Amino acid sequence: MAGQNLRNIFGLATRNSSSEKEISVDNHVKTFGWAARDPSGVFYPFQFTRRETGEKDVRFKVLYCGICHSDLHAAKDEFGFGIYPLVPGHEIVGIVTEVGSRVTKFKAGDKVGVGCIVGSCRSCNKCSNDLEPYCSKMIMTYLSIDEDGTPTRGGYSNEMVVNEHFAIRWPENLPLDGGAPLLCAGSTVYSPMIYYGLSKPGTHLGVVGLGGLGHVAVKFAKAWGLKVTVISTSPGKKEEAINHLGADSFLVSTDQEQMQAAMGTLDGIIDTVSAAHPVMPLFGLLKHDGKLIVVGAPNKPLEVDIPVLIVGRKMLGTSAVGGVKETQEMIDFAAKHNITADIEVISMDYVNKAMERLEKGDVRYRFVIDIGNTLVATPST
Ligand SMILES: NC(=O)c1ccc[n+]([C@@H]2O[C@H](COP(=O)([O-])OP(=O)(O)OC[C@H]3O[C@@H](n4cnc5c(N)ncnc54)[C@H](O)[C@@H]3O)[C@@H](O)[C@H]2O)c1
Ligand SMILES: [Zn+2]
Ligand SMILES: [Zn+2]
Repeated sequence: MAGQNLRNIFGLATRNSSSEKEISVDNHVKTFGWAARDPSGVFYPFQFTRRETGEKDVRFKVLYCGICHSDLHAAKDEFGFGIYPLVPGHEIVGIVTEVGSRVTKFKAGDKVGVGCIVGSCRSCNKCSNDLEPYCSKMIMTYLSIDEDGTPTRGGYSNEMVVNEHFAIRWPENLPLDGGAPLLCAGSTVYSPMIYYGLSKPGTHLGVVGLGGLGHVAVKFAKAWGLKVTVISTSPGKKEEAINHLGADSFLVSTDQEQMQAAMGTLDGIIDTVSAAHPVMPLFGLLKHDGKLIVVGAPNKPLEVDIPVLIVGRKMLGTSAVGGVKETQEMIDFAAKHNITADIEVISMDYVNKAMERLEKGDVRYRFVIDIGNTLVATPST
């Protein structure tokens, strides 16, 4: 049901969900990558085309691409979009190879990043306020239909072409591989912490789910000087959360005694869990007026007992990734504070194994595909 709703919101309801036909456009440039062909989510080499470099476009060679859990949800069609063949990837960094005649932000040779969105109307109220992800005409890096009528394809591919507005300038001192995951994971936790006032000194923040998003949430929170409690189902992550990531305390969410003792202690929680899970115990951890911000995207509804929230005037909030301006600010902030994701760099042909491991939570904390060195041109299979 969640999938069908999303499909309608993004205006994809009428699209043929299983079309394997490629829209062939003569002047398009041959590209290669890896695609999932159906909801089994298995990836294969795949050839397709991208548009020529338009006058406001930046073309770049992809060097690294992070694997977000949304890539896995999408490959298995858990969002219900049904666009195949699907080339995911929205944590993309590379080197500019060509710019259009009216491009001002980039030149060939520059480092560049692209996150979750590659287009929006640029004129509505949301776009005018740098909130492109909330524009009703927003075009996602994959799972959308581009302005030229072709499906968008993400960073599991050798090159990208994108309007310069949606490209992020890459700070010289920020590593490309460890920095790539910030383009989605980083932005998705940074944006709500700012918007919901959870980045202010003195805040006691809970972070639920110590995966790709969760571990960078801890890093940003510590850079802002917050007190951070990690809440996880895996007791084995305690040592790393505290000694490596710098969290102040750790709660095992299935341990009733620990949860009881921590009732009413948190100002806010960023919940990054990828599957449906009980949220009422999390509301119990909040102080009066506390905020539970859910950024994970489970494909099943969560159960919320509203009267319990009312008596504590507690808030349930959500958030998408930040807009382009805020994503640039986040990347610059990360570079200044030496914040990168903890990554396991993999080769392109490891993607199926990586997805299996991601599904089981077996990654500390983000897979990043070394596209530049390991993606070789192979015929589609
Ligand atoms: N709001 C947005 O715009 C946005 C952007 C990016 C990702 N997301 C979503 O955020 C979620 C997390 O993404 P990620 O890349 O960090 O994933 P991840 O797999 O790296 O981390 C998810 C964490 O949730 C934990 N988890 C999974 N199932 C659980 C359960 N039933 N109970 C408790 N914990 C559980 C895992 O152990 C892991 O630590 C995904 O659903 C993803 O689609 C949303
Ligand atoms: Zn993502
Ligand atoms: Zn708009």
